[in-house]
Amino acid sequence: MKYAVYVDGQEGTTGLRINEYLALRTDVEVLRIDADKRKDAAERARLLNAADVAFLCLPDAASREAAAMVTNPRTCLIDASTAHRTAPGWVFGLPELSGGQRDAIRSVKRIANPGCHATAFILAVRPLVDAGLLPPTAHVTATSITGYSGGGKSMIAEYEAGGNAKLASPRPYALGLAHKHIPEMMAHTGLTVPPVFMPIVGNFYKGLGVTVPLHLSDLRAGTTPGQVRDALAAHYEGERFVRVMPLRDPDTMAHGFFDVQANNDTNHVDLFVFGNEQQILVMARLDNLGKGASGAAVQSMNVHLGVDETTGLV
Ligand SMILES: NC(=O)C1=CN([C@@H]2O[C@H](COP(=O)(O)OP(=O)(O)OC[C@H]3O[C@@H](n4cnc5c(N)ncnc54)[C@H](OP(=O)(O)O)[C@@H]3O)[C@@H](O)[C@H]2O)C=CC1
Ligand SMILES: CC(=O)N[C@@H](CCC(=O)OP(=O)(O)O)C(=O)O
Repeated sequence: MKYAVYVDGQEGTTGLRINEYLALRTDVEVLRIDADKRKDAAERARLLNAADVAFLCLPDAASREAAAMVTNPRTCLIDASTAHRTAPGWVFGLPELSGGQRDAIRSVKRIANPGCHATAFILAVRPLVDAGLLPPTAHVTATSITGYSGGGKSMIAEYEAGGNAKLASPRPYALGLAHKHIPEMMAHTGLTVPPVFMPIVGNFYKGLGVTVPLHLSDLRAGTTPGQVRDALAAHYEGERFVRVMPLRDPDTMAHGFFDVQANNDTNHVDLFVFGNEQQILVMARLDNLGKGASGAAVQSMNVHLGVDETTGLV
């Protein structure tokens, strides 16, 4: 028996990448919508309700509409948009979040796929809160450097059209200090104060690195960089897709520069701690279309269906 899978938004950046993953599999049958019916509500509703798993790779408003179309209790929705990441009844699709997360993903039919920046931030910060090293009331800041595919089809077209010198250099954005990932960053780390978050988009297709700088004086008294690194390692022990690098990773230090593209075309996240006696940088890198979106969505599908979590993923 094959699982019927439908990708609503199959021509978008996230949807296309999910379809690439699904094309490698023999255990799923992909239900495809005719090109001229991609936005036909009745046809979308038919396919959504025929699917065992439906990925929503749509703008937020269209995702909400799609969720409302589903009446089949067997259809599991995995929503890549921001629409449901802190919504009641939806489970956050980050299996590595905490001990009970896989069971929650398995037992629910509504899964919200995390945002790309948020995935890196949450994986870096949550274990420090859980271990009691970082108080939930801490005033945290974070920056993220991301490739332009994170902005979807329109941003990709803007960068790839060429001829705009302003796109050559990195561009900080979300300067209104209200990036759409902040609610999920708080909800899934336990931080009670909104982090100051500034993403920066660069002139490269994909790859993302979040940096959380911390003064050791903001952590539990006496905390060392090594203890922070060990808390991450303990939290992710046995995880297939999260790797905690050695303290002050010698390879990165030898180069002197951090490579945000090193996990491209994988579903992996690397976590790093750099530091001295006063300060640390906690860093996370991933492929924004891998563990930051499409890979994560496929991983959640695997967990939900009870198949090997790594099926179809590298
Ligand atoms: N790109 C990334 O790295 C990430 C994206 N996401 C999220 O995933 C979702 C999809 O993003 P992304 O793939 O980048 O976006 P894109 O803009 O690349 O693709 C969105 C797709 O949805 C289609 N669409 C829009 N409205 C409807 C509708 N009413 N019915 C059916 N299809 C519709 C669009 O059609 P058309 O082709 O005609 O425009 C387009 O193909 C967004 O919510 C985004 O925030 C999440 C994590 C990372
Ligand atoms: C470069 C760029 O614009 N990136 C997007 C994030 C993409 C992502 O994770 O997305 P969603 O929350 O939309 O699912 C942004 O910062 O808004």
